[in-house]
Amino acid sequence: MTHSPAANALHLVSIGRASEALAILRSAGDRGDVDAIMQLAVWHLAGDVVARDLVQARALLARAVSIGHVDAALMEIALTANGSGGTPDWPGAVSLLRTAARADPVALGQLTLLDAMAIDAAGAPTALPVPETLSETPDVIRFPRLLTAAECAHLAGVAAAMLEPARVIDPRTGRWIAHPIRTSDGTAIGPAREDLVVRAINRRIAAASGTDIGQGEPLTVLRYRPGQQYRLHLDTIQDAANQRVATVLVYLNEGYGGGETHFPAGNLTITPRGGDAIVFRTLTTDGAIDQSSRHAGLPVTHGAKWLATRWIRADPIDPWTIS
Ligand SMILES: O=C(O)CCC(=O)C(=O)O
Ligand SMILES: [Fe+2]
Repeated sequence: MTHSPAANALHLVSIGRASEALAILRSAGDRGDVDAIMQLAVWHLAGDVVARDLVQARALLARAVSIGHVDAALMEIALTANGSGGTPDWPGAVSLLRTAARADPVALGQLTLLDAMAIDAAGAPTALPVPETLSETPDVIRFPRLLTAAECAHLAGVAAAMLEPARVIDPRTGRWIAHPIRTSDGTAIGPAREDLVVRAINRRIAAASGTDIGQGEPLTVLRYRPGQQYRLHLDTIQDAANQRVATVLVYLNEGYGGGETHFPAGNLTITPRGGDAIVFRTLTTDGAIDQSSRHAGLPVTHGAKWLATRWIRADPIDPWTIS
């Protein structure tokens, strides 16, 4: 065998020989092969090949970190902060980040952004911009410059490598087809990639919307290029047991044409400005779907529009079972 155990294992999985792959990784891991340990950790996180086991994943990651795996260290920091496979520990995560930042420029970049934030010892914001009401029906408010330009760039950077065209499964054929409503590229920043900057931003979004961070779906980043749009829609999910009650949109850049967010019922058209956030409620005060919250992201005419969206549920969700 000329390839590494991790590469061999991935190949075996791709041809349907998962149990052999697992055996190879386990024995390589026992010999201290750090890439094998990391791959096993990722499978335990994703519930890929093995059943999802966050506690086991954390133990594997800790082993990879002790051998000096930089990506394992970054992932461990994210999971420490958001409490995956343990209890959320913000101070512990920050101290791990400070250690990592001594040797790793990626960690140092995150620490620099974090140190510039107005947050308390638990990572919660100590101040928010004063919001302005844009509309009563629908209920839309705006926080001017909720994020700095550097924070916006960080979100776009985290998402950039993971962007995929919006698709849905065609109920008639079972095949993936272009999404009929949304034509942008996008990705969700899941819990394994929720670095401390993203975590602190998610907390700020929670504070701005008066919700708990645990109610938010993984932050989604969308990129619209010319002609791309998000056609008129409601953010609520038909018959959901744990309904989406609010949405926060953060415009990550400016300087493109078009791309306004439009609420026809309120005759409201919002011109995106980098760092601005809008918060709107998707249910009426009696808990029904608020039809006036129907909205669209109008087509971009030139340049690229970057947006972060956080859909917020009525109750806390498990970020590992929602994608
Ligand atoms: O692109 C926009 O302005 C709207 C995005 C949107 O509706 C959403 O993310 O749910
Ligand atoms: Fe929407």
